Amino acid sequence: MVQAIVVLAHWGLMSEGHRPGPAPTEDLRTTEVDLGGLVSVLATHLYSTPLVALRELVQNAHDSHTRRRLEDPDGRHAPTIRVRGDSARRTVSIADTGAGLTEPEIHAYLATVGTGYTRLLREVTGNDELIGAFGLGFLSAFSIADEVTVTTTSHREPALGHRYRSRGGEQYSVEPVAARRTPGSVVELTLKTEHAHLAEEQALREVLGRYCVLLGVPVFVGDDERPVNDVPVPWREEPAGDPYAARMRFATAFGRRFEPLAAFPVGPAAGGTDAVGLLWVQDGGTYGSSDNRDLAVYLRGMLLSEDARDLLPSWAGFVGGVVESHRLTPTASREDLQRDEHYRALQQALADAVVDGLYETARLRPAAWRRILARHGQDLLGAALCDDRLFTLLADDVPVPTSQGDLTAGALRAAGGGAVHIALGSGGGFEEMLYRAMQVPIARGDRYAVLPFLRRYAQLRDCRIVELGSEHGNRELFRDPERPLPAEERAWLAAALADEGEQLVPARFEPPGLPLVLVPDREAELKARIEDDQADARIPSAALRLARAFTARTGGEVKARLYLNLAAPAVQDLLTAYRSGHTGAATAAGLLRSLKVIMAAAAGPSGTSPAGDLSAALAGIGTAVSALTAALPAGLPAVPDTLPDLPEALPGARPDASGGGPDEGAGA
Ligand SMILES: Nc1ncnc2c1ncn2[C@@H]1O[C@H](COP(=O)(O)OP(=O)(O)OP(=O)(O)O)[C@@H](O)[C@H]1O
Repeated sequence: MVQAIVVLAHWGLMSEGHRPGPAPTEDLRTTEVDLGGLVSVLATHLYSTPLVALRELVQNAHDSHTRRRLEDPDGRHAPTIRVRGDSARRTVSIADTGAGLTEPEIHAYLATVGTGYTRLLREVTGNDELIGAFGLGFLSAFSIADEVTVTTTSHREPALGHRYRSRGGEQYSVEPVAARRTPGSVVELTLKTEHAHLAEEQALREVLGRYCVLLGVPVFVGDDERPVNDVPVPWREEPAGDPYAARMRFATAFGRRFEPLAAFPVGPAAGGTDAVGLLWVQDGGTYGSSDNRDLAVYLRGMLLSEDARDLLPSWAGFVGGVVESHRLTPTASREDLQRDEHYRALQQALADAVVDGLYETARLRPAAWRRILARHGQDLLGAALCDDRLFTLLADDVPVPTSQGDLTAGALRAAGGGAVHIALGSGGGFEEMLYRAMQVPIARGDRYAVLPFLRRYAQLRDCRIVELGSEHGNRELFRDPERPLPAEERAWLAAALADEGEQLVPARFEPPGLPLVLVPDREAELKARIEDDQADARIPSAALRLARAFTARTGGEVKARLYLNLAAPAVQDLLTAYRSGHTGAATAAGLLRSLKVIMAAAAGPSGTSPAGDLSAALAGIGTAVSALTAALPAGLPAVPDTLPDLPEALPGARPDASGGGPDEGAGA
């Protein structure tokens, strides 16, 4: 401390705030500190990974260069940091050509927990390249090393050398040694056995390549001639050539898990923050709402947080990036950030930067935009709901999963005759069968964000929406018949077509080729499941009570509705045959009933809804065909006039309806 004050006073920079205050008059006692315990906690529990120790030591080397430049602005000083590993000796050394330390400085700063020269220097000079602040970082060396030595020569005493040595950090010694050839320090760690791998230079290259990528001083590993931090930083310097290519190069070099699909800038000075950097959309299929946000934050050039994903909007699971800021405040471990107003301003700035970047990509880079839409369609649907500008950008572009593959909402609407159709069920089921028959694509409303996205789209574009599976949606689809059927005809149809638990509903719907559809009652399905004795074991009792209170309102007798399409020629012909007392009417109705059972079976399992007996239905087709073809005596010519009242659609009702003579069909 004395030395710092001397030096700072010498510059005339000493501020009032640093003069010692008046002596206290009360009987104050000094808090005892268990230094051993404190050192152990700080050294081994403050940081989440032992790699942080390397970062702290490189950062000290960096600060010593800044200090030297500040103290000796005219001196010729070539700043370098060289990190070497020696696996045989199990050592790592970090050498700098910075300011070095005098012996009093070793005692006052290096060996004093909680005090560093760096913070004083920053406070006095206002220099914001200095990184150190807490006077703690050096201690982290003891989390990976059994012994630490620092051999140093101060640039202010270039003829003297000193060696600090400590095992564990609690006690240390300082001895005079020969002065280094040039001022600066070498910190050497004898690694603990469990951290021996850090002596491998390749491991050092990888770790330091990330930690130091933005550091202003070149950092070399081993005898390398190329520093690990020589990737051009696109937001700091005017790149040679295409600036977009420079962004993509940086993103490719930095992104660990995924290739970048497009890269866009943060800042400068966006939304009240000083943060600058680069964001990119990562390749790699994300599924549903998976979160691959990956943001590294640098403070004064040094990696502070590898995974600051909370700074990115929660909907941006596909975004990676790097930002740097001087205003963010690190926690003492310098691995996380204080959640202050600068943090919140940066959050907002990053959300804006992602949206701006997506706009820029859509406008300027159509190929990249198509890849982004294809890769991240699901995530983008959800993202669009969280941000109005994003919704406007994506409303017509983002693909929606449908029964006919991915389609934009616009294409879905056009194919649906102006309406957007959405199935609320979880795929399969009558909805899919119906839409296949209608040849209309249906959006998969059970997938992430699809339903709210399409509802919002329908509002924005003022179009009709049909939510199939909801009562309202079903009513839109199955309209009332133009004229109600007489009760007696209805009863006959119900008896001929419906199985137990099915309610016959005469209706009109698309397509006319589809005579009937069996629609399970989802509430009745739920009731059956909940009232099942087994439910007691599966569902928590409070939830079960609530659910049962709800399903008590449902009678449960009607398990499915059988919508009969009065607009279908087949149904019209059946009714005509019935009205005229044609003997084939019952057989034709039996055929339709078999068709219903087969279609319901093909539409997939539908819980408890009755769909009749499939084998009986299949057998019923055979019986009906035999009955209809046997109705004509063999050898009679096919003369339609002889059967004036027969409906055309009854298969086999007319001898020529199947394209062959009755003798061929009956085989008799
Ligand atoms: N390589 C070095 N060259 C010169 N001085 C050093 C070096 N390493 C450490 N020091 C001195 O030791 C002091 C304490 O270092 P330490 O890493 O514990 O804390 P800091 O860097 O000041 O703050 P922080 O805890 O935020 O890293 C520094 O402030 C600096 O004065």
